[in-house]
Formats: sequence, structure tokens, C-alpha cells
Amino acid sequence: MQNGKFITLEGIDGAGKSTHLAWLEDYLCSKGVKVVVTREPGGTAVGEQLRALLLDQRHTMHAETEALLMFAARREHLDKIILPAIQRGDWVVSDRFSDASFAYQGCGRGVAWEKLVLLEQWVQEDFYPDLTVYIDVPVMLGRERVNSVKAADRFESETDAFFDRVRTGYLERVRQFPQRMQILDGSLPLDEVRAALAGVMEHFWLNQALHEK
Ligand SMILES: Nc1ncnc2c1ncn2[C@@H]1O[C@H](COP(=O)(O)OP(=O)(O)OP(=O)(O)O)[C@@H](O)[C@H]1O
Ligand SMILES: Cc1cn([C@H]2C[C@H](O)[C@@H](COP(=O)(O)O)O2)c(=O)[nH]c1=O
Repeated sequence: MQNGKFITLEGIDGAGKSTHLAWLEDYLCSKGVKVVVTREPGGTAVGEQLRALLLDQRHTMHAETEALLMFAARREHLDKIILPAIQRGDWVVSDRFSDASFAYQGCGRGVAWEKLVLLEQWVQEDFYPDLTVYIDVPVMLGRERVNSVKAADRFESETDAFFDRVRTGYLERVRQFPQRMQILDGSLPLDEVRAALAGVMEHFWLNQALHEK
């Protein structure tokens, strides 16, 4: 059996990840692959508990505690959901993965990049997404969209300066991983972002087919 694939969506809060993830699931199902949709932090019983803790406005924690909890949730996610699904030949689509830790905990909170690299190696070894779609939006637009949908959580209540740093962190990851990471302009109208995502997916799909021949 062919191994499955791992695709992640990234972006600051309100970039449009959840919206495009739903489309992506339909797209992959139409190609005949079995899709597992998941999210970080979360995706497992333990991970969802950690998510509740991490997003709860009432908690304050050291930035490194936050980073460690994100990677703890990820370890569980890999073990219980992501790796078993890929081994079955399913495709896993996750709303966020480790690029978020570099953007939010690294650039946003100031956790040393080298410490995050060590955590990433420890938890993931050589495992990375096959494709990451980073949806880029200006900070103000992301905030407006989040505010129109729900009450802000612990991250969404952060300052514009925090989100500017997070965005810079994502762009640094794109610079480091240009093959794996594709940028979409999430400030465009929804149908235009979707068309761009469809283009990225068709290209990825054809490439996979060529490699598997
Ligand atoms: N390109 C777009 N144009 C207009 N509205 C959009 C666009 N993309 C997303 N939205 C809207 O913005 C809101 C937030 O989108 P969505 O929940 O998908 O973002 P998200 O990145 O998943 O946010 P979060 O990280 O906070 O969960 C939704 O109401 C969605 O319909
Ligand atoms: C995986 C991951 C996530 N975060 C932050 C980013 C978001 O504000 C929340 C998750 O909520 P959403 O539903 O995706 O908006 O968690 C983080 O700071 N570090 C991480 O590694």
C-alpha cells in the first residue's frame, strides 16, 4: 500500500484556515483518497485537554511552558492520529503543526529558535508535512475576521505587535522550507484564495502521481 500524505494549513488567527480546510477535504475526497481532518493543538483526547488549557484566557504561563505543552500535544497527535493514518494510506490534513510553534512561541513569545529546533527533532525526528499551505493576511484583517466570528481566546487577545512577529516567524519558515511551504494571499476574496489553493493542490497531486509511477 502507498503511504498517505500529510498536509498542513498555517496562518495567523483569522487567516481562513478552517474555511479552506473544509474545501480541501472535499477536494481530496473527490480524488478518491481517504482523508483524516485534524487540528493542533488538539486532535487527541490528551491534546484537546492541553488545547483547552493553552487557549484559556484565565491562565498565564511561561513562554517555554507554552512551547513544551504544544510539543507534548504534538507528540500525542503524531502517535495516535497522524502516523497511524499515514501508514494506513490515508491523507491527513491538519489545521496547524510545528510551523505554528516557531511562529507563535518562537517569534511571538521569544522562545529561542534553537530550543524549538531541538524539540522539533525530538518529537518529529525527520517527519515533516509533505505540503504546507501558509495563508498570509495582514494582522488587522485577521483580527477583524476573528472578532466577527467569536470571542477572543488567549492567543487572539494578543497585541498587533505580537501578531506582526508571528507573521514574520511564518515568513521565516517559508524562507527556510521553500519546497514544502506555499504562500497564498488570504486577503483576496474567498473564491480567489480557493482558486489559488486549487492550483497548488492540482500541482501537488500531479507531482505525487508522477513520483509514484
Ligand atoms: N478570503 C476571505 N475573504 C473573506 N472572508 C474570509 C476569507 N477567508 C476567511 N474568511 C472569513 O473569516 C472568518 C475566519 O475564517 P476562518 O475561521 O477560516 O479562519 P482561521 O484561520 O481558521 O481562524 P482561527 O485560526 O482563529 O481558527 C470566517 O468568517 C470566514 O468566512
Ligand atoms: C499548533 C500551535 C498553535 N498555536 C496557537 C495558534 C492559535 O492561536 C491557537 C490554536 O487555535 P486555532 O483554532 O488554530 O485558531 O494556538 C501556537 O501558539 N503554537 C502552536 O504550535
